[in-house]
Amino acid sequence: MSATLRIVMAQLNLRVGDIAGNLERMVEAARHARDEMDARIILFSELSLCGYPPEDLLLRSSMQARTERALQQLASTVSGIHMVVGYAWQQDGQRYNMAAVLADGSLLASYAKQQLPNYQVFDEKRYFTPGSDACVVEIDGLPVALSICEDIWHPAPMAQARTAGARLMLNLNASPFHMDKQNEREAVVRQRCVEGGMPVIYVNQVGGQDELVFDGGSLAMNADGRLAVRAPACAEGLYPVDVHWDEQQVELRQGGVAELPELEASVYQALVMGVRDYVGKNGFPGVLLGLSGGIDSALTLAIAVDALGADRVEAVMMPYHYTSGMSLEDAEAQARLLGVHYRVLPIAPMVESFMQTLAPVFAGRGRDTTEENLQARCRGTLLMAISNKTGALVLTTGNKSEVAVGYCTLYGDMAGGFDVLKDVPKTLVFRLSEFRNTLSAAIPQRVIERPPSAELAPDQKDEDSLPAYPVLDDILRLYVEQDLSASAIIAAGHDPDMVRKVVRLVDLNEYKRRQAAVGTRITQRGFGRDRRYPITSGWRMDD
Ligand SMILES: Nc1ncnc2c1ncn2[C@@H]1O[C@H](COP(=O)(O)OP(=O)(O)OC[C@H]2O[C@@H]([n+]3cccc(C(=O)O)c3)[C@H](O)[C@@H]2O)[C@@H](O)[C@H]1O
Ligand SMILES: Nc1ncnc2c1ncn2[C@@H]1O[C@H](COP(=O)(O)OP(=O)(O)OP(=O)(O)O)[C@@H](O)[C@H]1O
Ligand SMILES: NC(=O)CC[C@H](N)C(=O)O
Repeated sequence: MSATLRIVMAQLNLRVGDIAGNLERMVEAARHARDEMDARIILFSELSLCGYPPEDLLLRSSMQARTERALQQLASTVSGIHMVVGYAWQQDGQRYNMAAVLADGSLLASYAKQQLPNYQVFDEKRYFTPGSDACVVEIDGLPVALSICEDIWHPAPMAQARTAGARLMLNLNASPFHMDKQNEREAVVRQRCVEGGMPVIYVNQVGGQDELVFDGGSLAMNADGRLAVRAPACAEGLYPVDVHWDEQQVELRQGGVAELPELEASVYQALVMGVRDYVGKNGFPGVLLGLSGGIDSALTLAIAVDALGADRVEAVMMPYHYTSGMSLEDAEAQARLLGVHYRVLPIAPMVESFMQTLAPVFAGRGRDTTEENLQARCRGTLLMAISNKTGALVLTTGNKSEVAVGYCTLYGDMAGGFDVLKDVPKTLVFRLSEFRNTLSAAIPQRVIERPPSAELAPDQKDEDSLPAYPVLDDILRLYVEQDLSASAIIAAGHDPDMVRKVVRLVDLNEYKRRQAAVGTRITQRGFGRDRRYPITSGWRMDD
């Protein structure tokens, strides 16, 4: 005897905290899967009802009542299809990260996540108690196990499901993006499929949530590790998987396998989605940024336009005495090329007025970075004033290399609400700019080729005060992302004085990062939830 059944992977962009809105999206998706796609099961992502990560919203006393209402409503509104849904649940004073199968008005089975991630950006042990039991439920005669995200990264839940008689595993995920994450996911799922001798259907959410982006990439993999279906990255959709089984085996039929994007393309689309969702989900009409003629603001502008459309983006060039003619030309050329709103607001009168007022206070003291920071602060003040008046969000442009060493001015170029390149090292800023120009002309070539300069002093170049970016980025990668000590980085071949200088700057500038805007995380270690150092500290980082 053999049978088939269709499962739909719901790769949706849900909104954290918006249980009613998410419920509406899920009802609509379930009806569509049932009526238009002939599906018997629709699989949603982890904590799909409240969105992921809900953080301390989980501690609000009304979370349980709202969840109960939504689950009842979902079960009673849609019949004729099995809905596998994620939610948070409180019982006997404990809170669990759950998945349940709802069908025809009732809850057929439920499962509590067993492996709670508590590393990198995850802190699920703050909120949840781990479950202990497998959940295997028969759907149309096929015994199906449930598991939730981190469960698939460990062997035990699969082994347990197999012992409990499961022949297929459904896995609900909220797995955030970092570079090359999809390959990691597929390697792990492949290992579990082979160990368990059963196929796995893995559904991930999609969309930006503060510093995190979830890139989707939902997949269906056969027991032998062959990929049957892969949903595209960074796109919402309902993706069907056909399951065929008999007494001997369960097989997922070959379906659409989306191509894996190249590294630059994957990062670029994650950054675009990060901006689009931060702006959209927080209700901003548009964004504005200072456009200097340099590469950071140029790439930020291109990403903003790709995320929101030129009409919702404003670029402001704010020249001072050190702004070169080339910068003015390039900023205007790019603004015209992309069709954004563009304005030139000279800051000289403001800077001079500040300096006049401060002249008696500064009497007898020479010029230093104070005067440079004042220029950056005049620009920040103008941008924030426009934001206050129009409601547009100010995008900041600091890249990971600058944010690491504090090469940015508090309340100056750091003033703003979302830092698009916060986790993008400068060397990758160059690669992403080149990549973007392969899609269509977006960044003038001269902006990419000229040596980076803050233009805060005559003939200033970034590399006068910092090591060359490839060197700086390598030291930062070893120190920040790999947690190596200064001595280990020196042993790896870097100049000792340079390493000590960079490490010292990273440590010293913790206070700046603590006041910095949020920005999309694309590496395994961003300057956000997953790197928490004290500001006030006597620790020496030599070894
Ligand atoms: N531990 C601590 N906790 C809290 N606050 C602390 C602090 N230590 C200093 N501070 C405060 O921070 C101030 C220093 O910070 P801040 O005012 O930002 O100024 P600062 O870091 O001294 O100077 C900014 C640097 O960034 C460079 N820059 C600026 C703008 C753009 C770019 C670029 O190319 O993108 C580069 C600029 O050339 C300069 O080297 C101190 O005067 C003090 O008020
Ligand atoms: N003349 C300017 N007009 C408008 N904005 C400016 C100007 N100069 C600096 N900014 C803003 O301040 C940010 C920091 O600029 P700065 O030139 O000091 O350093 P940068 O990190 O090399 O950035 P970029 O590569 O964009 O020039 C810029 O990205 C831009 O948003
Ligand atoms: N929500 C989770 O359990 C995610 C953890 C998992 N290892 C991931 O990043 O894919």
